[in-house]
Amino acid sequence: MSLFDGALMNTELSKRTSIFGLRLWVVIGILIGVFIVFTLFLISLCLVSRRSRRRRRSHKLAGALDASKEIHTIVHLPAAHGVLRPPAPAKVPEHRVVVQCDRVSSEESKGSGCETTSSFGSGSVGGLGLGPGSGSGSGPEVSHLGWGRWYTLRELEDATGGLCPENVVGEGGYGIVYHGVLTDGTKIAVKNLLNNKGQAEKEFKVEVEAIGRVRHKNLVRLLGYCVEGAYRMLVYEYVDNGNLEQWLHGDVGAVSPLTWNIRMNIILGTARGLAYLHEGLEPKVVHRDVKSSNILLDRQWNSKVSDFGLAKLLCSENSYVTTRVMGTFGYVAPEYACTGMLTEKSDIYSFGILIMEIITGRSPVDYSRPQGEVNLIDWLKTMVGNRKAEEVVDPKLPEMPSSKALKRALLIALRCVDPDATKRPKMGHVIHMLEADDLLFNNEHRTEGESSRSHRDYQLEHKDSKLDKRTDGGVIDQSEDASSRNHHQPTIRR
Ligand SMILES: Nc1ncnc2c1ncn2[C@@H]1O[C@H](COP(=O)(O)OP(=O)(O)OP(=O)(O)O)[C@@H](O)[C@H]1O
Repeated sequence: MSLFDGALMNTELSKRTSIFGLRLWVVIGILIGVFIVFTLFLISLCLVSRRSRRRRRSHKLAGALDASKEIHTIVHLPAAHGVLRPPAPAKVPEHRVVVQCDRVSSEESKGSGCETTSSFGSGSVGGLGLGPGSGSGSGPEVSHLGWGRWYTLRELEDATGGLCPENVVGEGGYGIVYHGVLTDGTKIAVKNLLNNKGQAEKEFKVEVEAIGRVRHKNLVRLLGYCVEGAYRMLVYEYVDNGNLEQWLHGDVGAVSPLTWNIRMNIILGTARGLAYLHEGLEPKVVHRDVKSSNILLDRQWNSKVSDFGLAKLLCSENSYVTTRVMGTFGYVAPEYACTGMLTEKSDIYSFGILIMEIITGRSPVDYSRPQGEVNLIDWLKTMVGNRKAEEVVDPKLPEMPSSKALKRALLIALRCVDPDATKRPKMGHVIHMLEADDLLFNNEHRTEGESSRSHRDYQLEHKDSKLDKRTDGGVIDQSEDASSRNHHQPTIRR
């Protein structure tokens, strides 16, 4: 380019344009700048979409967990005896409570240290006969935990039809539960944990440690687990008649199949399972999430407490301050919710709420009810205080219980939810009181032909309830059986 051309270009570039009177070179500069920014934007857009595509692919490989979000509870049960099937779960909103607590306790380390001192120790799961080395297939073969069975992913996929949606039994806070059948015909429930959340993996370890060694007829038995790649699964015995929440709040028609007798048996079985956790193990186990959906039922209506995902081993005699309060809204004991202070008395509180739920057929918190009835415990205390105890009974109950049996059950429930945790009875004591009630009920049942009595007859007959109001809103039964006062710690039955 000649000197002349250069000077010409300079003059041309310096000319003002019609765009805000900017010089031509400024406009060209701006255009180049915009072009560069636009190109960079396109490149970053490409990178982001490629990464998300890759992530989606890895999610699929990790167990079709995305799809699981859309799967709500589906009850898939083999037809047994061609009779009752557990109803689909009611649409009662339930909220897991996870509250951060300021207090980080030095006892936490004490608690975890205890876990190794369990008297159930490092032996294999009794009766299973499956210790280290029992795994099969190409996966890891030895359970480092020294108990139970390490299942391969292949085995569990074969058992559950490749974790297919048709085999989904339900979905909880930590994962999806599938029904499966092992090659030897054993029915299992496989809980596929949502391991993409750090929380679930942690719960998995806690659960494996805590339940693996525990066996009781009223506790759902953990048969083993699977840790392979991204998978974390727990394998349980399959309990084939749904959960209590479904039977209490699901669509069962006008009359519930849960008679008073069955309900009391469910309460007693649950109490026995919890008593074993609290008083039959060293270190003791606090369940931390006692609620109706965690009470599974078999075809004979025997109850089995499930979901020890929140369980934590405790040192005997020690309370425990956790950094997180976990449980389900409506069931959590006030002291635990407020301070994170965890003892077995928190389970007793939740158990008291559960008894109320079983008697009334109402959820612990139900916003669809009129004001004053939303909170089950408050409503029940008011009703009992107003001598209307008989009106709290589940209207779907096929027959009314005797006045004494009802009052006894209510009394136990109210004692369990005493605001003062130290005043709540131990689970062994609860069993003692319930067993006395059991006798009472059976005797009355024989003599009075109770099942034929209607709600109305009952109400007329028992207007003068002897339940008296206590200052804290609880009640005391003046006709309390002396046997429950002279309480001896019962032997825990296994
Ligand atoms: N061993 C089992 N046998 C049969 N069904 C089971 C078994 N374990 C769990 N279920 C069912 O699977 C569903 C999900 O259970 P899960 O324990 O994961 O959650 P949840 O108790 O409903 O809720 P959360 O996670 O808040 O405790 C429930 O309907 C429960 O009845």
